[in-house]
Amino acid sequence: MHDSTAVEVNQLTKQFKGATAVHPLNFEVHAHEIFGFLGPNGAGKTTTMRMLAGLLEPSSGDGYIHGKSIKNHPLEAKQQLAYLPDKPDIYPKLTGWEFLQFIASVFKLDKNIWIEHAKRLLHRFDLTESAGRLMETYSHGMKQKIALTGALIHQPSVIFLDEPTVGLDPKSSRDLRAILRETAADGTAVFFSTHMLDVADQLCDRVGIIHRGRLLQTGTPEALKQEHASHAGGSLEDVFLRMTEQHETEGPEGEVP
Ligand SMILES: Nc1ncnc2c1ncn2[C@@H]1O[C@H](COP(=O)(O)OP(=O)(O)OP(=O)(O)O)[C@@H](O)[C@H]1O
Repeated sequence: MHDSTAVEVNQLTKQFKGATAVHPLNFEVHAHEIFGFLGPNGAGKTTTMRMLAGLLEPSSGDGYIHGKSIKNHPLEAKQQLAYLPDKPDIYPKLTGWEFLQFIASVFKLDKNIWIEHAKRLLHRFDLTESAGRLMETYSHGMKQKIALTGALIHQPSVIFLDEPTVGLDPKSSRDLRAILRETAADGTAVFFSTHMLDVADQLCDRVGIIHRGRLLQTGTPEALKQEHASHAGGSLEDVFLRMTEQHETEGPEGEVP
């Protein structure tokens, strides 16, 4: 028996002006699980996550957040999730702390709980001293970290993160990975996309490899490595390259004019 299903993806598709960016997708992510969405540029990772976060309307199919349809019950679905885009939009004229206060008021958080939680996260991310500064003065990595802090203080049951480690220095990246581990241990389903296969290998309970909008395979990093051991080398990167290159030779989706 596995943990409860946090995200269910059912025949989810997306077309942009007749071109299919995401072909019918089906998979699940469970509570307590870190799921890595791996794929080359343009594979459909962001499009899929934006649909599941309720930010982009699917062309067909549906996604469920703890059983709530993103199409039919978008408010209930969104209340349970957080989405961290690759370039988070933050408010330049707010300080980091004002931003967190704003999130706390939107989600009506109990100040006896969120303030302590926020302070702990700020400390973990070395943001305590800069929390009083306007966010327009923050570096890219600091913006990523304050946006993640904002996402975590309302304790979502599902968190989607688009390329969360890009732009982080090694310490921040390590802290982020530790925090994602703890977040999953507390019961949250963590769903993130990455190109960084070593990060995925270390961190993910399961990965899904997506290429040209099709999910090629899902499984634990260990199982994928074992399954492909006779063809690929020993790393997840070898498996990823082999799978996406193999699919590449099956021909392009459209003709180059
Ligand atoms: N608004 C849009 N209009 C038209 N095509 C789009 C739009 N958004 C995405 N696409 C196309 O959909 C496909 C998937 O894009 P997506 O951004 O989901 O890929 P990705 O896997 O997140 O890539 P990357 O790793 O480069 O961020 C690409 O071919 C992209 O050009």
